[in-house]
Amino acid sequence: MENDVVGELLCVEAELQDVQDQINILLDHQERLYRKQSELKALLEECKTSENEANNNASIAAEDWSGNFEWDSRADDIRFNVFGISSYRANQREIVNAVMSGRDVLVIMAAGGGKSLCYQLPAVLCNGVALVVSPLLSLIQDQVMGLTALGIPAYMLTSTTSKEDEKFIYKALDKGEGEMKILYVTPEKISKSKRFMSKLEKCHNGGRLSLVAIDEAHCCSQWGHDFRPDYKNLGILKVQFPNVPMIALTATATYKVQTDLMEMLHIPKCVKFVSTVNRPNLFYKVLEKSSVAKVVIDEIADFIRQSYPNNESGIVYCFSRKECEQVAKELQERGISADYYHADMDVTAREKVHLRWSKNKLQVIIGTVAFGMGINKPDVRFVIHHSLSKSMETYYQESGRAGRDGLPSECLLYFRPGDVPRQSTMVFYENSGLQNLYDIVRYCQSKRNCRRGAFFQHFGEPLQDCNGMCDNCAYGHEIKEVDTTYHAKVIVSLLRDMQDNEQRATMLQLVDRLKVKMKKLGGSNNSVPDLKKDELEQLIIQLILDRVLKEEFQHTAYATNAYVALGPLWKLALQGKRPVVLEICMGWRSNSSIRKDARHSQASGLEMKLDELRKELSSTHGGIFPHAVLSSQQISILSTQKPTSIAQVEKLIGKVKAEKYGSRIVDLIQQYVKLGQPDGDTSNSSVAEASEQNRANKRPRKNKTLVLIESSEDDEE
Ligand SMILES: Nc1ncnc2c1ncn2[C@@H]1O[C@H](COP(=O)(O)OP(=O)(O)OP(=O)(O)O)[C@@H](O)[C@H]1O
Ligand SMILES: [Mg+2]
Repeated sequence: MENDVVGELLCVEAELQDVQDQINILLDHQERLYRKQSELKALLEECKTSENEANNNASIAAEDWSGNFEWDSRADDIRFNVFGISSYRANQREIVNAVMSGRDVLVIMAAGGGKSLCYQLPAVLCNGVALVVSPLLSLIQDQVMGLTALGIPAYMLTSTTSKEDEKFIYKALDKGEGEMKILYVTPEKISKSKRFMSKLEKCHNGGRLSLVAIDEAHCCSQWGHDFRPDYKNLGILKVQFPNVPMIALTATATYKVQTDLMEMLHIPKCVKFVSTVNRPNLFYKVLEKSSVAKVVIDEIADFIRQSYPNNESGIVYCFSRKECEQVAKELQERGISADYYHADMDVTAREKVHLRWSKNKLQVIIGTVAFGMGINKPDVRFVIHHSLSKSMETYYQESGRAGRDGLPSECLLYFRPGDVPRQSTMVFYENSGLQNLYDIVRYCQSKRNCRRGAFFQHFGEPLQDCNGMCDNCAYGHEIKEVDTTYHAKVIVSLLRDMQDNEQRATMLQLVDRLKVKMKKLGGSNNSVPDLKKDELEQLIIQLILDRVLKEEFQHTAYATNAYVALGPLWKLALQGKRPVVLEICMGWRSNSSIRKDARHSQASGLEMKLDELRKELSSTHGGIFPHAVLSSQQISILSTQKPTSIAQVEKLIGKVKAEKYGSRIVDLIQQYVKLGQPDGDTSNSSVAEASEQNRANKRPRKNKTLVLIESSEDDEE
């Protein structure tokens, strides 16, 4: 009797799980339809607006944000001479113009796209004070330090502000005394400090509040990944100051978040600028992860040593805190300057690691997902995922911390099927958690499709050319297709037998049993290819993605275990009605004629000298970050142009930086040129070439450059 009840209970539970799976699929579908519905509604709205505008020529002209405006020449002057930025990136100019025209603006721009300039430039151009709301103290500190170094009067009102500064800030708000162009606050100031709000009110009443910027605006939305309750109260700003232009900025692309935050910030008529999610300078690559932990670490250490020998910054993301510490220790043992960062450390220790890394005193941070939003470092050259992320969206964000300065950078992901259950036990209870995980697993398993294409598809954007900037497009894999229909059938029948006997198996256990069973069945049968352990794991994952199998979860007192069970389509596999083909990777394609590599040319001798100089200047100029003294791009321009006077430096990096650092830069370049030409050769480029040649000789491996190079067998990763 008891057995019957247990049996029936199991059946009901299995059925419930099936129903849950179907609900999840439907919820996903619903989400997609909602998104489409909102898009279509917005389109309709746009059609109506443009119809209205067609009857009103004046407003059409006003919406042309790339046209000419009265502030054009002043904007160009400040952009170049103060910010040291030689040309606008996509949408920046238009956004500045819309804000300057007094409109509310919503900016969706990928990480590193250059959102800060979109409110900082108008802030400097306008009279009065710009208020910027930003979620993290570290981000605020970075920005204020950077702006101060450029000579822009920027302040912050946070828990760390001294009494003296606070007094100055309140006076500036209250009476317009002292010079203050930009004021950064955390959202708590708006929602909790009545004193601050009343001073802001006075600033506004005196006509001195120029604009309000909400950075990382996705924090408003519960659908965003970093929801901050205090961001919900920011709607008050538009209510109190309806005529002050508001600019909300985020890198989060989902439509739901966009509409949500427009509503919450009360900016329904804002001008929206949506830039592509594409990060053309990032090279995406997935690597097979060995089941031997040390092998993976060796590979990572070799990669860093050989590809980034000049202390270029990187991040390694790990699954758990323990893993972070372990990986950091092992990389240190292999001579890499690395340290870990996770949520279990106290705040001071965490900040210390972050600061050492930001100042280029530490090369690699090994972090969990906790190492996230506060990262403002523009010159991160590589992001390595030691294990897969939980969704395409998280992977996009985490890998996107590479190359925010627009220079070539690499995103590597180490994948092995065995890591899937580790993630699935963490996400299965989240809405669409498993679906999201399986999307990134598909990305990892894919050996043919463009990695970039997967992002476009995920974010619902039309495809763009990858330009050879992912492993599949650049060199492709040598793939062997193996018919595994029979194996799939055996897996299903094995699981059915186990289920009948009330047994369960994790993926590892299933593989072990399968090996034994295949041996028994196969024996002398040559037509059934023998699969290795990791290939069987790969097949099981593929069957889970195809819904022939599914994962089931059980809590114990200590953990949640993932088991492999029969999925909704198991019968098809048992009947062998659908061929199951496994793609096995045999290595990179050796005959591909074109190969592109993400790495930019190794730094020349002069670039390295300029890098040392910016480090020195950063500490003598109030401890600002080296990248705030000179960006990597500026170093590269200076080292190719080799200016010989401050006036020439000014033409390359703008007035403010030239005045501050010009004489040191000129001295260094002159010294370098002199020392580099003992034989009296006056050609500057030959010095750099000679020095480059020297360095190349010392390098343990081939020199990788951002050019198309012919493929050869020994040029593999
Ligand atoms: N037009 C430009 N030309 C060259 N560099 C630029 C330009 N605009 C911005 N940058 C640089 O790009 C880097 C990233 O800019 P910024 O911090 O504004 O990015 P973001 O869009 O706010 O990214 P995130 O979403 O990660 O905060 C900075 O180092 C900035 O100086
Ligand atoms: Mg930003």
